[in-house]
Amino acid sequence: MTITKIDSPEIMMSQVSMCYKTNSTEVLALKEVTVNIQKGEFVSLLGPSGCGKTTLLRIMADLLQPTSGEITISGGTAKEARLARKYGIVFQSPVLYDWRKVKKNITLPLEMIGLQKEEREERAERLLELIGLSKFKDQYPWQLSGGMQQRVAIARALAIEPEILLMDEPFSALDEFSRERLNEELLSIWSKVGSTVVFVTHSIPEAVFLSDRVFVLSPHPGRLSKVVNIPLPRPRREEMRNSPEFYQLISDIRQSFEGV
Ligand SMILES: Nc1ncnc2c1ncn2[C@@H]1O[C@H](COP(=O)(O)OP(=O)(O)OP(=O)(O)O)[C@@H](O)[C@H]1O
Repeated sequence: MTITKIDSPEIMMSQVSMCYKTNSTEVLALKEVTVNIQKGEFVSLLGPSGCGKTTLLRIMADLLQPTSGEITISGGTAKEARLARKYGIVFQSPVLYDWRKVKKNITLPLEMIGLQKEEREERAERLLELIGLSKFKDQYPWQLSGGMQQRVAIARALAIEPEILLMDEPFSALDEFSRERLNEELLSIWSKVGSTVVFVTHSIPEAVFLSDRVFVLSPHPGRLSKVVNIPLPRPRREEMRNSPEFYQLISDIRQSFEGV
C-alpha cells in the first residue's frame, strides 16, 4: 500500500467574518472567507480599496480577532504563532527608528529576543547583503530613499527568520520603476529564505508577477470571489512582464472584477 503524505496548509482560515462595531455603525468588513495557504507559498490578496485585505492580514497576524470563523497557523492558534515569533510583518510605510542606524534597525528585533551580539551582527550583515544595502549600514533611515527604507523594513522583518512573512502593500508608495525592481528583489530574497508570504496589493500586475496564487477579494462585504493559479515559471524576470501569458493572466483577473 502506498501512503501519500499530504501536508496540511500552514495558514487555514475557515468561514472568517469580521464586523467592525462602533456606537452608531456596523461595518461588515469580511464575510465567511475561507483560505488555505501552503508552507512556502507566495500568495497575494488582491482587491479594490476597502474590500478587507488589511483586515484579513491583521487577523492572520493575530492583531485582530475575527467576529466569527476559525484560523489555524501551523496547526495551532494565531496567538501561539505570534508568541512563537512565526510572523514577520512589513507595513505600507516603513516603520523604522530614525535615531538608529540602518544596521541597528535590523538588529533591534534580535536584541528583543536576546540573541548574542555576535549572532545579531552576523545575521544583520547577511541581510544587508541580501537587500544590497551593505554600504549603507551606518547611515540613518532618513538618509535613504523610500525604496531603500522599505528594503530595510523587509530585512528587519526577516531578521527573526519568520516562517510567515505578511506584507501590507509594501511598495504602494513607490514609483513604478522602483516598485518593479523591488518586486524582482523580493522574489530573489524569498527564493533564499523560503518563508510563506502573504502579500496585500491592489495592483493586478504586481500580484501576477509575484504570486503562486492570487486570492481575489470583492467588496461590501469583503468576500473571496476567486482564486487564480499563476503557472508562470520561476525565477521570474522583468522580461516576463511582456509575455502573452502575463497579459492573459492580468486580463483574466481584470474580468473577475467586472460588475463588482
Ligand atoms: N477600525 C475600523 N473600524 C471600523 N471600520 C473599519 C476599521 N478598519 C477597517 N474598517 C472598514 O472595513 C472595511 C475594510 O477595510 P480594510 O482596511 O481591511 O480594507 P482594504 O482592502 O485593506 O483597503 P485599502 O486597500 O484601502 O487599504 C472598510 O470598509 C473599512 O472602512
